[in-house]
Amino acid sequence: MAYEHILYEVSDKIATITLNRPDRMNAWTPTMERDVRHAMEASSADDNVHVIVLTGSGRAFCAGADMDALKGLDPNDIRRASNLPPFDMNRRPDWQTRYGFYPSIGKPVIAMLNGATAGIGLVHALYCDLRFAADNTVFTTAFARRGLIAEHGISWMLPRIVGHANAMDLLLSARRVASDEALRIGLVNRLCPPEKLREETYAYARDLADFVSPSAMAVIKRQLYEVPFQTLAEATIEANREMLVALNGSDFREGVASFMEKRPPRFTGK
Ligand SMILES: C/C=C/C(=O)SCCNC(=O)CCNC(=O)[C@H](O)C(C)(C)COP(=O)(O)OP(=O)(O)OC[C@H]1O[C@@H](n2cnc3c(N)ncnc32)[C@H](O)[C@@H]1OP(=O)(O)O
Repeated sequence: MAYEHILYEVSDKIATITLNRPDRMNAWTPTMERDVRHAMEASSADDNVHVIVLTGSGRAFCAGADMDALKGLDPNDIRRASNLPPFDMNRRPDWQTRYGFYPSIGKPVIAMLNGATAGIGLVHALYCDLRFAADNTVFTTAFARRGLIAEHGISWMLPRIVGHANAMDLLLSARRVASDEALRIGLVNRLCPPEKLREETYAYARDLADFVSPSAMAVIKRQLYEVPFQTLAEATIEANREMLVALNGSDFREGVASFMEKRPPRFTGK
């Protein structure tokens, strides 16, 4: 598919999706929504891709919804978009939503936050599994200052990442949060000087792509997103079930063999 508002490339087992409206701080548009969804689906289905990186071009990650698009927004568009067909029929209905498909991608998705991250841009960053940010990045939920509410699942994701009190603060005030605070409250995993962001993010992504079992990553990711719906007993029973599958898998045999033989693993994701 020809993308209009993103760039998409796959190299060395890493897919990179770049929001690409740098002259508009990558402000979010319906076309960008279509492109990101399609590229996420493509990288999810591509066996050559082990890790996905989502980033922005220019000085921002994403300044939230484009104000021009917001000005002309027809509430019926939202109603229609909310009835999108499910992304993955095998996942819980909780995830069959407009943006909530991220957790059902069986690969780590890393947000490489190269600058301002606001509104729907922050929502997408939160749906990623890890967030690496340039230390000059500013964050804002923005919604309340535009007269909007906690959109697109951010009321579910944000407290799980930064805790209830911090989520309440960030959503009610919609204030700008500097990167040092973002790191302190766990909004981001890692801060880097802007000129080191790419190098550090891709070093981490390459480590996952080359040395970690894809099947283990898929199951661990699923476990972590399912836990909020489970009791401890259910989580443990589920872990036992997954453990039996893993012990019978070739990635487990390869993981042990490569360690014993002091060589890099050759995982097949089975
Ligand atoms: C369905 C709804 C979903 C949503 O996402 S609602 C939330 C929508 N987004 C926002 O409310 C965020 C608004 N923007 C900001 O708060 C700030 O900006 C930032 C924190 C993102 C960045 O701050 P800084 O680096 O200081 O840049 P700057 O001087 O505020 O903006 C630079 C230029 O970018 C334009 N711009 C910023 N955000 C948007 C946007 N979302 N849509 C369209 N244009 C935007 C500005 O107006 C300005 O332009 P000019 O240089 O001509 O004055």
